[in-house]
Amino acid sequence: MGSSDFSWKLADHPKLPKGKTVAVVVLDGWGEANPDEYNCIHVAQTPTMDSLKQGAPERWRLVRAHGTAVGLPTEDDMGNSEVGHNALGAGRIYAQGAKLVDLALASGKIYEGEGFKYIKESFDQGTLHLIGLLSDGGVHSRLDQLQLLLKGSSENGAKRIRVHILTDGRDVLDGSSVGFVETLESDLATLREKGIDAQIASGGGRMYVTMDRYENDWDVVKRGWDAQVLGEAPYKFRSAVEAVKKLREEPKANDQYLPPFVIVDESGKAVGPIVDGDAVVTFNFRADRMVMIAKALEYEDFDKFDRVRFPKIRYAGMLQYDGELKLPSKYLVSPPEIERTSGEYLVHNGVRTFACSETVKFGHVTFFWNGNRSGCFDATMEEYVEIPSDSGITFNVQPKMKALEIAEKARDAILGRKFDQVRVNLPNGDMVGHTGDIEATVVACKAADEAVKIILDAIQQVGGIYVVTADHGNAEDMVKRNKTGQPQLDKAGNIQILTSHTLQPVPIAIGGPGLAPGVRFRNDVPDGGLANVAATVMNLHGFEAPSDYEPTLVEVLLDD
Ligand SMILES: O=C(O)[C@H](O)COP(=O)(O)O
Ligand SMILES: [Mn+2]
Ligand SMILES: [Mn+2]
Repeated sequence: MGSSDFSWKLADHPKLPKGKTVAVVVLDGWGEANPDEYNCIHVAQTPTMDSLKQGAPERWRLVRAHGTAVGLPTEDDMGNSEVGHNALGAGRIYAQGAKLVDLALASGKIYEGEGFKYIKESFDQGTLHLIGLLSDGGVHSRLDQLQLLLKGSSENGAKRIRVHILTDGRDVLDGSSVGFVETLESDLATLREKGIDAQIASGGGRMYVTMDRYENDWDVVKRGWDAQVLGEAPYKFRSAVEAVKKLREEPKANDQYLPPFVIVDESGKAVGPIVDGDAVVTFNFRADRMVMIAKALEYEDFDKFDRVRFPKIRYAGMLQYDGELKLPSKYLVSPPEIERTSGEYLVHNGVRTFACSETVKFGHVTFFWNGNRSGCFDATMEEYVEIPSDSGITFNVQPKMKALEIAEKARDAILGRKFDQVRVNLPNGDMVGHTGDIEATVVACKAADEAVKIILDAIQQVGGIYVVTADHGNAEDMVKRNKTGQPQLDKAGNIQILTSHTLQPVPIAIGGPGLAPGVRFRNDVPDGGLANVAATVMNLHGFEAPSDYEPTLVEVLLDD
């Protein structure tokens, strides 16, 4: 599209009216799967979601939420919140971070870019530190990318490398951390044989160390800082394999929440604190859980915790994590250029928007929805409300989370009639699903369903429209399965609890008294995915979607 003929103005939809309040509800981690005892959505009482399904097929269907439908490299990639909400909000499918990093590594272009050239200037005198999530989950990072980056960095002049690992157990099976650390250790040993001084320097579980998001709990980032930068942690080990094995022996220990540790030499000295003159790369491609550490590493002015030392380093992210803040300023791979999102269009066309979730998912319906951009487009037209999440707990302890509070805020926004779109994310199925606690996840699903009812009741009262969907699966399948779909037992004959997301499709339902009578789902978009939702929502606001958006899921059968 030439810039001269570009306009934010959307064409009127030929058949659908404007001015209806549209509630857009995203159930986080709510997929569709066969009903069995490990499907917590099936086990839970979910009368509201069940009733929506009974409107099928005119007003309920499934959409794809994983793999290439959301810009991930392969169909084996499960969906996730970042790519899911990006697709929902942007209405188009972008090659996402995982894919862009793959391409940059495969072509070698990563080493020719500004970001790598910048950190490379430290290689002669300083150490290269790589900080990130160690797993093959493919949601925030991937082990094979780290392996390539290690190899490529050493071939491009890095002589001393320290890796600061964050164990996963959330996008991959709990307990898998040991194997990933062993693999990394063997890669580092190969580098050492080639004369590179390469070691793991520190570690900790991703949910307890470093990878907080949306400023829910800065202590998480501080624990990481202390270990990675200051070389201080409550646990000291001579090797990371030993560290992870030992720390996992604690009762209730799991990969997600391992305490911070540092690796020390024979004299007890940390092997890899970050000091002046070093280079640092955060190797996660996904944004949300890297923004806080990026601020700590980059901002001169910083008051979130006492950094004690603020070393003069050359820092680059794998990607730029926040396009609005331009954070970090240096990065190895350019992020997807997600522009002209539906939120921005709708604001330009007079649609007043209210968005709400609790802290742990707040950025999903704002930052991710708007193409990894923080802040409103137009504060006079939009209100974003964040309900503080509980912090310092795992969500199986409080599985209802803030679903009720989110629903009440949405209800008030709908009934107040000041907004045309009221958009929420209900986190329960996902956040509790990630704990692997089946009983608690059932409670979580029920709570999310009750929240949907409150919002739908409000829509009923104002004669509005609802769109209820999800960003990817999680709570609908809590067990690792074999190819035939049966639970896959481990060597001891036990089921293996699945804490991660899934490859399942997710439901989308439309309805409400404001929905024009002839509106129904088309049946000529059988492979529809999350990216088709934006055009659908624009239609329900009375607009045609831009021509380059993925097609709408709805058609209007009757003329009025
Ligand atoms: O960051 C997380 O919590 C998980 O890795 C992915 O969950 P999300 O994509 O639903 O946020
Ligand atoms: Mn999600
Ligand atoms: Mn999740």
